[in-house]
Amino acid sequence: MKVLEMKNIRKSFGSDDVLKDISLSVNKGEVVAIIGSSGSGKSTLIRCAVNLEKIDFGEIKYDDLILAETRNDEVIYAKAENYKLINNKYGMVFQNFNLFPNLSVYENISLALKLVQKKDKKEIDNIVENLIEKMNLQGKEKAYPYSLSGGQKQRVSIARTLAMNPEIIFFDEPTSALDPELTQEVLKAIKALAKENTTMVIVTHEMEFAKEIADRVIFMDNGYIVEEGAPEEVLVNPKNERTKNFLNLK
Ligand SMILES: Nc1ncnc2c1ncn2[C@@H]1O[C@H](COP(=O)(O)OP(=O)(O)OP(=O)(O)O)[C@@H](O)[C@H]1O
Repeated sequence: MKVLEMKNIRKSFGSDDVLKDISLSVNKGEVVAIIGSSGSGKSTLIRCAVNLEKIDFGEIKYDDLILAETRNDEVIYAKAENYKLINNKYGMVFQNFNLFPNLSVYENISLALKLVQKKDKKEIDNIVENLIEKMNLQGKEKAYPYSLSGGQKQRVSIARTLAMNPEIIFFDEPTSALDPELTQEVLKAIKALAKENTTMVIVTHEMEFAKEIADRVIFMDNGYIVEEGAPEEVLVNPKNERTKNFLNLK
């Protein structure tokens, strides 16, 4: 079953054509890694998927719900009442954590459960407690983001995303703001999610991680998907010259 389907996506910033006819679909339980050089459009692609950027052409669908489609060259976005349903389908984890600095770890994780999902305190406590354990953050409930390491901040950010129980989670270079040892603890947390068959799309520069975790690897270059396939195909025996160059496999 397809959770996400993006078809013929085009996106420009002024005269800069950043996405040039990209199609991507993700099945339930699948882990897709997106790799490619700086500026190839990876972040823009997932920012379009989660409606942080508007597309110029194409279609974006979650299950049967249409977020955006193109009719007569005009992109039409879902109406507000449908948008709420679609918005619940996905979560996003950012490079720079995007935590609320004035809220504790507990409050960061629980805020949307309280305000958006309007769950009662007991249920929220239960969910947060489970996520704290899952992300190995025991004892940090009352801590504020400034007092946490980068790796802990990113694990809080992942917990906050998991709290909403999305069907698919997008990660935009989740470890690129972290030192190597903190990178490993975050990658370990993401690997644990993959073991539980969490559907994920991960933009990453960590090739070993991509090899280990991904069911499918997508190589993007200059606004196109140039090569796509199993990790051992794309990352070990790529067919495309541009993929080989990127991976230094000449
Ligand atoms: N909001 C914006 N306004 C103008 N140009 C933008 C905007 N966002 C991205 N771009 C441009 O789009 C291109 C693709 O950027 P994007 O961040 O998607 O690449 P990327 O593959 O994720 O790169 P990196 O690995 O460096 O994060 C770049 O040339 C960038 O300057």
